[in-house]
Amino acid sequence: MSSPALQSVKKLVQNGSRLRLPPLPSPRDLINLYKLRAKKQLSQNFLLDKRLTDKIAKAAGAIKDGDVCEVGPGPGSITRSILKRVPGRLIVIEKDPRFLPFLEMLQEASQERLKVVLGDILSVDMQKLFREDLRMQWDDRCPNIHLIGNLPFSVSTPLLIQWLRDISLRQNAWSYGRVRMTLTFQKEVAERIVAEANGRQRCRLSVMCQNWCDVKHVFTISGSSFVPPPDVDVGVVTLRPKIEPIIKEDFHLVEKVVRQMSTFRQKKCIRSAQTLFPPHVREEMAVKLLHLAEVNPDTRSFQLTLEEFKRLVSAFSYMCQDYPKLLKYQYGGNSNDKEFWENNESRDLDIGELLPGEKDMDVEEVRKL
Ligand SMILES: C[S@@+](CC[C@H](N)C(=O)[O-])C[C@H]1O[C@@H](n2cnc3c(N)ncnc32)[C@H](O)[C@@H]1O
Repeated sequence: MSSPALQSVKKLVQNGSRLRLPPLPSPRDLINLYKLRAKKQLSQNFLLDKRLTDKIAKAAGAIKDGDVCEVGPGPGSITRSILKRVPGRLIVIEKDPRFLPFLEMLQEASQERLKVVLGDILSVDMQKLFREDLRMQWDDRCPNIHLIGNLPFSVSTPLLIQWLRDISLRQNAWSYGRVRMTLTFQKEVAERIVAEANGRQRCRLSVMCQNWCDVKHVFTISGSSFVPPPDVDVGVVTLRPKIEPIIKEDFHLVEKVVRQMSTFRQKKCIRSAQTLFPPHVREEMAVKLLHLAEVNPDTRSFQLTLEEFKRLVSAFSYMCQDYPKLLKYQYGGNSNDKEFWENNESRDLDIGELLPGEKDMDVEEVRKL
């Protein structure tokens, strides 16, 4: 394929930012020419303003000669801004095949720098995606590998939770070390990610993200800058994995405690704590949990600090050693039923032991955990 646009992109890729990009298609051209009626279910809100796409690429920091993976490139506007910063390789992962002609043109021009993967980011394996020589030890500096994306809103939060789990296990992209992310979210979600204890937007997502990553809401983009414009503004967030998470327990245990402790955000946290336990023992067990964790039961759930969550997870983990079935208990699920606990063959939760009047567990023992 040879066209003036292609030649121009070739020059750009060879010479980096000194060269001018061929103009992006206008929003209307894009929609008409390629019959891209933005698919709502794929959350296709395009960002075609070069100043803003450059700003997103810049927020990722120094990417020159590194490997970059862009999620959901669409017609390739952020892709171009990334290429201008001359990464060693850029891999784009796009689910919608209608964008392939745009991306293949950039690929051809990029002299093997750009690789296009048609696939769903939720199932793409990044374990072997990047160059071996970029690998770093976890406690060394961050590798020159970056994940960037104007993520589809519909997948952004589940994807982030999936990636936090990968970070906790140092797998997928994080088998290469502490790979950094620069991602967009609905502004409100971005605010939740960075919200401190006591903050208006503090929630489960804040605690999960901040346990494993240093997070920053870098800037906000008005919804009107997108085509078609979403109803909300968009926040650009950077996440850098921590060398050591604050709460070191298994991801699922942390997720369970954080989720349940955030059930009633504005209410006293004892109410939320009760949801970790089956109904017939929940009041006593919740008191015990907060006592072991040395958390004031009057604290509201949104006021809990990461340190308090750390103690709560330790205390819950300690209680689960005696009653492993607590790990499987799901608030509102089938195991909510008292019969589940009484009639299950492997009865490892002795209800009698949990009734009022039981002696408190030894706080000192929990401290030793
Ligand atoms: C919000 S648009 C952003 C497009 C482009 N990056 C931009 O900023 O103009 C989201 C893009 O992600 C793609 N996408 C949606 N779900 C995806 C998934 N699960 N995996 C990969 N790409 C996906 C959509 O097709 C769309 O191109």
